Amino acid sequence: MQGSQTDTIFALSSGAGRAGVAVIRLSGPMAGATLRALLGRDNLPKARHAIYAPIRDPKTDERLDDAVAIYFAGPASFTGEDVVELHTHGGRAVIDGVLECLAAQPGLRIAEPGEYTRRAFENGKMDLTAAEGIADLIDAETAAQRRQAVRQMAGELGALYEDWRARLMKALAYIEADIDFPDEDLPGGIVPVVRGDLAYVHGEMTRHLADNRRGERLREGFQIVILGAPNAGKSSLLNRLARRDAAIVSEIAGTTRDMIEVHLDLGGFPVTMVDTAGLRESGDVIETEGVRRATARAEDADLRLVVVDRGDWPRIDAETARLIDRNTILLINKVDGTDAGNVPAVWSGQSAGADQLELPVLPISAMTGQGMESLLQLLETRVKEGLDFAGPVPLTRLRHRQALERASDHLDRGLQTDIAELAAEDIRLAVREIGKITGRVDVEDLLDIIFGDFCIGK
Ligand SMILES: Nc1nc2c(ncn2[C@@H]2O[C@H](COP(=O)(O)OP(=O)(O)OP(=O)(O)O)[C@@H](O)[C@H]2O)c(=O)[nH]1
Ligand SMILES: [K+]
Ligand SMILES: [Mg+2]
Repeated sequence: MQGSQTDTIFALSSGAGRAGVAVIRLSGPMAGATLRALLGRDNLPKARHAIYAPIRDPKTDERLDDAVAIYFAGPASFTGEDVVELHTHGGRAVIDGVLECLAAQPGLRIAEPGEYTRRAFENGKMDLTAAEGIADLIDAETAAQRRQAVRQMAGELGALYEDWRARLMKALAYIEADIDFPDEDLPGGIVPVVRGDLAYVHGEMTRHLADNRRGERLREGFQIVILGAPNAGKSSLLNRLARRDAAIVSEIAGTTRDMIEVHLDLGGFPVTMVDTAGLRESGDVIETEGVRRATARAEDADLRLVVVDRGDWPRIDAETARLIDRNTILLINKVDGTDAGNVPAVWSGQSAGADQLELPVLPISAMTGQGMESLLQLLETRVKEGLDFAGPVPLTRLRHRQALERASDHLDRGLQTDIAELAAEDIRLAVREIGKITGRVDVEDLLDIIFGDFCIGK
């Protein structure tokens, strides 16, 4: 549980470790008094104006640092409370000294993870989707993730959901008025009249949900799994794409057993590239488990890179063939230096599910780097197709998706009834579900989960 709102909290808000500058933030009723004590003065600096001054431990009068201090008077602050930011020198001992000094001040305690943002939400500074956008922005590793997070933090997603909620509330108000004061002029009742509004929101919601999980996948990263027979050169390929020796390469078949993941930035998009155990029947229990994991991971992948040794091509062994689907690229490896002109650009064949497939085929050499440029280009195109979007801000979280699916079901039912009381109840339930996303209704139980994912100081 979070502490009472009257606590004044403090924490290091910048990253841990040695740095030029560190930011220590305080929020709560004692923030101003604490700043006065640290500065050794009776009055506060003008709100939102930076001052540069010695910071002293009020007890010992020891000068801990010379720092920039900014006072934000609530409610015009990030949390809505009185906030103080201390920009100190970023040395470990400076940070520790100031934090220890703060811990000894009356009414102060160290912040819990996400507590600043939680207070900002509770004080009406932002809705829950914007708070989640802040968490995503802090975690963003690529430009595309950053763009999506900034839009959500700025409130685009919250505004979309609030617009739907407002339309439904209006429809609900009409129906409730009609239930209380039936209108003789509308023999069919009000339900047919508001049906247009319900259908509109339901349609928008359905479109929003049918986004191929782009927004969620952009947060998680596009999953590419490297598959193939033992010794095909999967780990060699991973290392080349990662530009480092992430996986062990050897001439021994069955070298890789566990999955090895590397994170790549392809054209601004996040990619998780997974090397797996060579696919074969094996008497070795560990290798068999590796093959099981590889197969499971392939199921969830957005793209499969199937590596085939040039010596085996065009034969594809049965274990590997089972995992070929329409999201597969075939890589003929070890073409080293040869012109590879006899490798066709397209492979036609059948998937395990008997779908007719036409898959791209690229000759490569994981050893010399041949074909890597074409491969990277093709991967970038596929990742963009999978994650890029123009248009309205996308759904970004399973939590939102599940609530919208429930809301959509309620609206579906509401659209099918002519009985005003039943339609009203369905709309009410849909409104509640949308309200849970933005934080308008009983979300108390959700808050610990959502803000618990933040780090301390945010
Ligand atoms: N000539 C040549 N050898 C390669 C190439 N790529 C990989 N090899 C060699 O093939 C052998 C197997 O390579 P790995 O990368 O370990 O193959 P793997 O598919 O990861 O093998 P497992 O993990 O055992 O399934 C090693 O001896 C590599 O040096 C290539 O492009 N050309
Ligand atoms: K190997
Ligand atoms: Mg390997």
